Amino acid sequence: MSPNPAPSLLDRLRRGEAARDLGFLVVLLAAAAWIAVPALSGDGTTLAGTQTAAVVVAVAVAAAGLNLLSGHARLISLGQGAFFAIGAYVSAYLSVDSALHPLVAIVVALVVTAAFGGLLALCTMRLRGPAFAMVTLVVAILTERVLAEWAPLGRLSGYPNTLDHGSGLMPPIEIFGTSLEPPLFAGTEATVVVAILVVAVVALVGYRNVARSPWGRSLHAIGTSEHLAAHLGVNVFGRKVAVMALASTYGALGGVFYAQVFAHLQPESFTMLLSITMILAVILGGAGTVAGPLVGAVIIVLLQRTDVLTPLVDLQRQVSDTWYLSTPGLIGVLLVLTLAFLPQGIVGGLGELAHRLPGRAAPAAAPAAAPQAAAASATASSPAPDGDDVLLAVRGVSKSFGGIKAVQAAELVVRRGTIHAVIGPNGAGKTTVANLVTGVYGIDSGEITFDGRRIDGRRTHAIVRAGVARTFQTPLLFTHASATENVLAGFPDTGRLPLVRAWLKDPGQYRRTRELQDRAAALLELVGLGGDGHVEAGSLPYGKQRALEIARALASDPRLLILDEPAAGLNTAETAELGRLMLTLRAQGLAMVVVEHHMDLVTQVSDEVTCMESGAVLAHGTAAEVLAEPAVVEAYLGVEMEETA
Ligand SMILES: Nc1ncnc2c1ncn2[C@@H]1O[C@H](COP(=O)(O)OP(=O)(O)OP(=O)(O)O)[C@@H](O)[C@H]1O
Repeated sequence: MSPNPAPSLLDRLRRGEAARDLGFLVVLLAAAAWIAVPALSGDGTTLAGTQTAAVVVAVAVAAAGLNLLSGHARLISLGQGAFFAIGAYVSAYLSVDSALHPLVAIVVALVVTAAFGGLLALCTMRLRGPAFAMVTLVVAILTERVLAEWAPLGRLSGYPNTLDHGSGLMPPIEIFGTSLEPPLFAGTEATVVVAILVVAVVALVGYRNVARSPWGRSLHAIGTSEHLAAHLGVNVFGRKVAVMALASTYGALGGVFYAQVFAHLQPESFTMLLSITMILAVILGGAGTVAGPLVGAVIIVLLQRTDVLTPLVDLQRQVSDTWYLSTPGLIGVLLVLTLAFLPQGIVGGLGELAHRLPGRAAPAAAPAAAPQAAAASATASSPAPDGDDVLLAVRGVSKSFGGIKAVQAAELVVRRGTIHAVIGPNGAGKTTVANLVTGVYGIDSGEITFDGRRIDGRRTHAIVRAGVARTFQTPLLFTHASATENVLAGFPDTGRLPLVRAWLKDPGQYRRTRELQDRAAALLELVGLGGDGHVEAGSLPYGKQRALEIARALASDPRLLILDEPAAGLNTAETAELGRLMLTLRAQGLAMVVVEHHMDLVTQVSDEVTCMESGAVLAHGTAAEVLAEPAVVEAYLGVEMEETA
């Protein structure tokens, strides 16, 4: 397929992506201007407001990073405040007494925090569930203690420090002969706020770029199912480490802003409440949405730093004046209420509402390329080396789970451009063979080669990238995303787009998005979902969900497609449609392994059939040969007949 020509600006605006990007930038710039004007006035009465606005910006940036980690990838961190503190303290400590130029100190602080976050992830990412959250909680508590107890940090407290000859405030950043002054003194233009706003706008645009890119899609995939993410070609472990480092960097950047605004640091500002504030910002705004953490940060910081909650505190004091909840307590109540009544947060809830509004126009479908063209591209394979027609070879493979011999000396050879059915009674080991081929489990003995190369021992994402795609016995979809989004997740970009390119969103990304949308539309058309691109995957009928999984698998340009019971749950018409689709794909050169119980489908489509029983191969040949084997009738069809009798 020849690359699409670069879309014109008008074209991009029409497609909406550039317009939305521009809209986000304009909103950020307007908010930045709204904060910058009073900051530069030098008017003493606006100082408190400027400081609050700057804290909103600092918390919003840190919460944005946390959202990528905890909202998108669902790796719950209770320690973002610690990374905020590390960024603030390292940049301040290195620049105080002019040890380093403040800009260099800031860069070092960001790198150190990213490295710390990445290292922590390296050590903990094999932990699952609450274990990772507990580790981040411990980091937050330890950081809080170190800041409070370590005497040398006292020099950053803003007071002359006799213990460590500290001299109060951090020096302002000098750049191009200009001193970037903090919003601390009446009559001084708070120029550092402008610098913070510029960097924050860039950071938030980058955050949004990542969240909406295939890289962001990979985080959603990890948050949905690591098993699925790996089968989309995502190096799950590497990506978890990378997103942790990225989230830590955003946390540190928020801390750097905070240090520059107040020019001194006191441990009381960096307690566990800070981490909780950031989690609240994400949850209240809407975890996993792009704007959620920004909206949440505005609300939480305003609640904390202004007296809007004072009437509530007073009201509660009328009940008892010997105790009262105070602002943190009321914010905790707010969190509980949010979780109970608005679990998707403000932005998530509004999005849901907009989705349900009657008459909501379906997004304009991308012009579909000819389905055949897309399928041809999806199944394009490199020429067979040395005329060898064997694509996949499973030779003498065994696998046990404890005492269960799931697969015993199994043999399976799949030739290019053919359909190989694997049949057998329940528990015969069919799905385990599929899992061994895609590297979900390691084999105990034997070997598996794909296109002449050993793939046993390789990790799932590497096997997928080599050209193997699959569907699952129970469809694994992003149920809350549209059908188109589901197919988009199947393209190799999800696993391969470098973070830097996602962050920068160079013009090539616009071109690529357009190309992928066209190809996704064509693949949906191919599997019979042409009109369903905008429909939420979870609300599609079961048969269409299965078809959607096939479209997503085809998006990776596989040379071998493994279908695990694709006809399960389908009605007769849908099964017939599936058979036609498989024959179309085979005609275009795609090889398939189909694990199936549905004998009509097996007979209709398969070139070769392997029957398994108790983990071993019972028979192999054409469908007619295998189904005529007495042992097969006895082991498999006999059981079926008894069951259906
Ligand atoms: N992760 C696992 N841990 C322990 N046992 C397993 C695991 N995966 C599969 N098994 C066991 O291996 C055997 C083969 O299971 P497998 O799912 O491969 O069978 P199957 O032929 O696909 O069956 P079905 O048609 O019901 O899907 C079963 O006894 C199963 O319980």
